[in-house]
Amino acid sequence: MLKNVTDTVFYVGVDDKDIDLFENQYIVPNGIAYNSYVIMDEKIAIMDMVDAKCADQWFANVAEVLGDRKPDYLIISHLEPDHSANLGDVLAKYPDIKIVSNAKLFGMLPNFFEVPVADRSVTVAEGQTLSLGSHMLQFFMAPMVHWPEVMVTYEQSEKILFSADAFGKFGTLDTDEDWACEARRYYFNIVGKYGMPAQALLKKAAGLDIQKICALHGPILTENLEYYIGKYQLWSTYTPEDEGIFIAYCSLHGNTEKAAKKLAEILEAKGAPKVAISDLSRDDMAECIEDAFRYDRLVLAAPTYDGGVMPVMADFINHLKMKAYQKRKVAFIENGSWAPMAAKLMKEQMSAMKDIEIVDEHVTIRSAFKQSDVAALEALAGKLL
Ligand SMILES: Cc1cc2nc3c(=O)[nH]c(=O)nc-3n(C[C@H](O)[C@H](O)[C@H](O)COP(=O)(O)O)c2cc1C
Repeated sequence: MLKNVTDTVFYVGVDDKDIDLFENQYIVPNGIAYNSYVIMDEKIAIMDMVDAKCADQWFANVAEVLGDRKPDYLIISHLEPDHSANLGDVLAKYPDIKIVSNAKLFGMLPNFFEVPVADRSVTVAEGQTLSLGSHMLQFFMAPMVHWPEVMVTYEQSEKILFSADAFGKFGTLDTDEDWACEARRYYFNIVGKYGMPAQALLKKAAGLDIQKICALHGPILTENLEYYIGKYQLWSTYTPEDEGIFIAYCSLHGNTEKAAKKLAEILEAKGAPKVAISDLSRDDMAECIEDAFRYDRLVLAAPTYDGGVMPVMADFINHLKMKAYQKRKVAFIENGSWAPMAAKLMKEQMSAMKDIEIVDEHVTIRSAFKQSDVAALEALAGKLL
């Protein structure tokens, strides 16, 4: 899909519709776009590349934009293979092209590629500029958003921020879907751990007059940029986006599930602002992570399993820990047939996270879910509201 970002900046990325799992772990029902751009000027700059499987289409897109000209610079903002896998082929095809990036990236590069690049490298540092003619590129480091070598590029004349993976989203460019939903799932699962580095990048961006954001995944953002930046402000500070309760449950034989669903019913009847509920065994784990961060309250409901917590819940909690889950209120429902332990263990794990308010009184279901359990759920709902 070739299109203009402006009269002189061209999109040469590729939509990947065949992919089932991004990073071999995230389901992407609407695929993913690997974005890349060409800036045409007295000097020509290619902004990043695409995944190896889309190389042929990308080379064709680049060739179509270049016509009979040759590119001068390849700007690499991030070494991850979905953007940089074709480096060796680019260097072979364009023998005069120079790679432009930062020292950290050049330090990591030999671990990915055995091609010699020393005499073809231009190392740039924070704030440094590179003139293409009428376009002026300015480079800003964005370490740990979400790799250490990441940098973004601001094109001064057309006020475009090439934002690397920041502001990215799952889904191909021709997918008609809500930005926030798939951008939030992308952010919390991929960048989520690195809120402070994302904040540092937002501070740098605040000093720039940005009219377009060109990320490495997802649509080119051209309007209402304060909406997208506002979402990143919330997400990167771990501030809950919406008032509501997310109930994440798992269940071996269906009783914990019944309790979780009954709690949802009670909360709704009591006027909870929003109740979302997911089965950790069946629903998309990445979406469960997203919902845990989206709402300000979380309920974990799980059976005791071999003296521990049912593994899919242990996995979910581990994901939350890895992504620096914080600043939420958390309540618990456990089940057990002879020695219920799940609530104690879940509480221990969640209490170790930052600024977590634990609802001390948990609900214990002993085997079957019974009418006599409803009162305890009512009381738990009262604590959550
Ligand atoms: C493999 C396995 C291990 C279990 N380990 C424990 C345990 O250590 N302690 C306990 O009290 N119950 C244990 N249970 C029983 C379940 O926690 C109990 O049956 C519970 O009611 C299941 O809830 P559910 O209907 O939501 O699946 C275990 C069950 C299974 C299948």
